[in-house]
Amino acid sequence: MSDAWRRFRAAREAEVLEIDGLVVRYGARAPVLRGVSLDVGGSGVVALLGSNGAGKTTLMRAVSGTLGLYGGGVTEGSVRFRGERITGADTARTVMHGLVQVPEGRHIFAGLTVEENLNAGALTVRSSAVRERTRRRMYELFPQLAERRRARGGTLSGGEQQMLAIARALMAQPRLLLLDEPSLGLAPRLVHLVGETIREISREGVPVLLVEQNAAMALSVADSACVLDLGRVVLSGPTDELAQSDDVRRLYLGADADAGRSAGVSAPRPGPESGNTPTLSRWSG
Ligand SMILES: Nc1ncnc2c1ncn2[C@@H]1O[C@H](COP(=O)(O)OP(=O)(O)OP(=O)(O)O)[C@@H](O)[C@H]1O
Repeated sequence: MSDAWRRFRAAREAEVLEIDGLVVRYGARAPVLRGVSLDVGGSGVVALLGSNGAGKTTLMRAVSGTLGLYGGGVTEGSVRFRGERITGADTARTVMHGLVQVPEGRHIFAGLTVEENLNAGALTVRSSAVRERTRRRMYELFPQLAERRRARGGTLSGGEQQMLAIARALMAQPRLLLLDEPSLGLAPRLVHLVGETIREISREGVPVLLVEQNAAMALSVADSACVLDLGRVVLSGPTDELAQSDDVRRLYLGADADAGRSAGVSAPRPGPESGNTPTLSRWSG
């Protein structure tokens, strides 16, 4: 095996999610995704940016196996997760493989307590010791949830519900976490808190694919980013480079940059090559 081939193989194996030439349609309409290719590595945060209707949520649905629920389907291209083709697989299968989504709008179980919500997230985890350890870790990471562990989900504030949705997803021991618009509808202080939490999750070894309208927040927490426009990838690269791009500044950071500053969101941080390599997951055994 040549060195170049070995390097190529090592790079491929490092990708946890590989999306290649994806075309998605809803019914007989024109495609909403038109040949999207995107890779997510085994660590760090990848942000998916784009204006309303660009196709971000559709891409998340295609990855998490929920597209069919919305009348959509993949007509070309492929999605591979940890080397296995999962194009068109249903959600149960993708979750079993460790691909867990927090959809837009939180969707916690309003009638269940915080603790019951967390337990529901761990249904695929066989070991009770791992479940218990992960739950303890969630209460450390989200102290407000610990305080309210016996409260019903529906009585939590919007920010607490978002934290609960993220914590519940982490209970499943994800190998990749998909976050769709986690800052939507939250006050600037909470947007900042969600951003910090995403960084912490990634530091603990869980790679994250983050869809965000709030580009300032997304660029402040992500290592790399990809911009979708009308169903195509128009820009991609390390966040510190993208944040300098005139197009990104003009199109996505104009209003958001101010929102980000008022939320206390810091400037984009350098990529993982500058140090700070995430450690192995502390959620799992
Ligand atoms: N279930 C559906 N049936 C038909 N068309 C849909 C459906 N869901 C989304 N679309 C269309 O697909 C396009 C992409 O929508 P999508 O929600 O993926 O974009 P988005 O980038 O996530 O936008 P937003 O930030 O507004 O949620 C839009 O034109 C939208 O109207």
